Amino acid sequence: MADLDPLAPHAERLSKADLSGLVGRDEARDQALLLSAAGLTLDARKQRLDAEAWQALLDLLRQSDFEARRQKLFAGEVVNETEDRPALHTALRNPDRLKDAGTAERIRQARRATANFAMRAGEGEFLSGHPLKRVVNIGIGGSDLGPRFVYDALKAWRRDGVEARFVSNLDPADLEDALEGAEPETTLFCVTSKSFTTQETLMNAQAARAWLVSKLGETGVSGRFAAATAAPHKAREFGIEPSQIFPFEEGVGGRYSLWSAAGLVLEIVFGPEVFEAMHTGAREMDDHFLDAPLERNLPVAKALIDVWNRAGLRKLSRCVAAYSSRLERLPFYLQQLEMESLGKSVTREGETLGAHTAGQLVWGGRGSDVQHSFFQWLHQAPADAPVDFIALKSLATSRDERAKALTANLLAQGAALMAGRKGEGDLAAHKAMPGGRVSSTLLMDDLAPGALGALIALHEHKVFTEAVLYRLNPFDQWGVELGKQLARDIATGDVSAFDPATRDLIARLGL
Ligand SMILES: O=P(O)(O)OC[C@H]1O[C@H](O)[C@H](O)[C@@H](O)[C@@H]1O
Repeated sequence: MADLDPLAPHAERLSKADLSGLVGRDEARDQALLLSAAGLTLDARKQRLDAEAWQALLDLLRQSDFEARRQKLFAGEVVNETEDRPALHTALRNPDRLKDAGTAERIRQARRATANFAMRAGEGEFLSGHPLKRVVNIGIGGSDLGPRFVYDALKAWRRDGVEARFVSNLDPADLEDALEGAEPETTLFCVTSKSFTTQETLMNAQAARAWLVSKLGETGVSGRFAAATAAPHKAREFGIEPSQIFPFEEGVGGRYSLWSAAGLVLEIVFGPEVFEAMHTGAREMDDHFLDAPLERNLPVAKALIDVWNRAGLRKLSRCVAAYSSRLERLPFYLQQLEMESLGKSVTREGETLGAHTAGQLVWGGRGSDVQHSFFQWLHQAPADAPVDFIALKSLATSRDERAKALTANLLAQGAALMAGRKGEGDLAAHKAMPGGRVSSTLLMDDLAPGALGALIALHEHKVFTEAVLYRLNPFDQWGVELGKQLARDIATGDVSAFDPATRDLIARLGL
């Protein structure tokens, strides 16, 4: 796309440059690529960037409508044009910036209501005298990935004796697994669905209800179901008691919803204080994103780097390697956040985007495990991908030798990707490593609610900033609709319009 053309000469120059030679040569360049905010530090010195290219990226952002759109985002004005909606996730962390006082007040009330319910539910109040032992969240997409990621990450912060399980898939084994060892008396189901029309969620919620009825009878259902939704009337139609239905705003996007009632499972399992501490960390990142100068702004820097690698250096994908057992689900969470937001082909005005001017394919896993699987590809395959390493300072400074060794592995990988090993002298060709492969390292102080909140907000704002540069709408997801319609057609036997290969499979599978 024409707007990003100024990157081309820099990409041409730097794609041939020696990456190792870019590091440690220009103090100002190195300092510009090392930024901190809200307990997070981004070290992007191993990126294929020099001071001129960095300046070109900043100039592009300054010349865009970034500042005006960021203002609109925080004020709750329409930024999701195709759905004529605001995007209210930052307002869930701080409603005071909203222009519309009514929405701000509804958000405050909703927060009070979930906190109150979570506190009482955690004490077993709705289970006819039984203690709460398990909360089963039934939801999919944004109603699953965010809460599930946070639950795993903050496991150490659970209330005593309470655990969460997550059901998203229509394979009956998913609910079966979530109910393994569950006592019906001490189990609470949270049905999380913004639309309350999602097939997977409604079918699983019916199956969960049937399980409860089979164990405790109809009366046992009362109190053991709660809902988080932007369509409360549909939750009522489903049979959930109005006092246990927690609404959130239509303007909260599914993949941005964990801060709303959609995070109910977290608020119950961890307690409202932990949920609030996550909000506080995210709010710190929000304030930084709003107030820090662009050249010292962490989400902005991360966005510029990812745009540079995609649009400048044409790296289709990005690998996220989190060196923390409990951050294993980070890549899954980011896949939805980034790929549903930035996987678009047209601008907000409907113009076709260039082939290299939309979001990256995000993939990854947990370090050091991934070193023993796909890192071979990263080191020696002819194509490559930038890597985001995530490191916990608390592991590096731990007294546990294993934790130190884990972090040493992370640093070794970044260094090896950059330096490589030349196939000269006695070194056999298959042992040579090309090097010149870029990575960033994101340092988190520790795996605590505040730092995790900041990590999520960082990525939300990074995606927003990229979307501004690509001029696309990051808040809609029209691409997921056609498949849903076609699945309904198959279910209702309306298959005449399908291609012959699909019709044959439908027949073979007896659908
Ligand atoms: O929360 P729900 O309305 O049930 O939606 C669940 C998910 O399904 C949709 O198809 C979207 O692709 C996701 O963005 C959304 O999070």
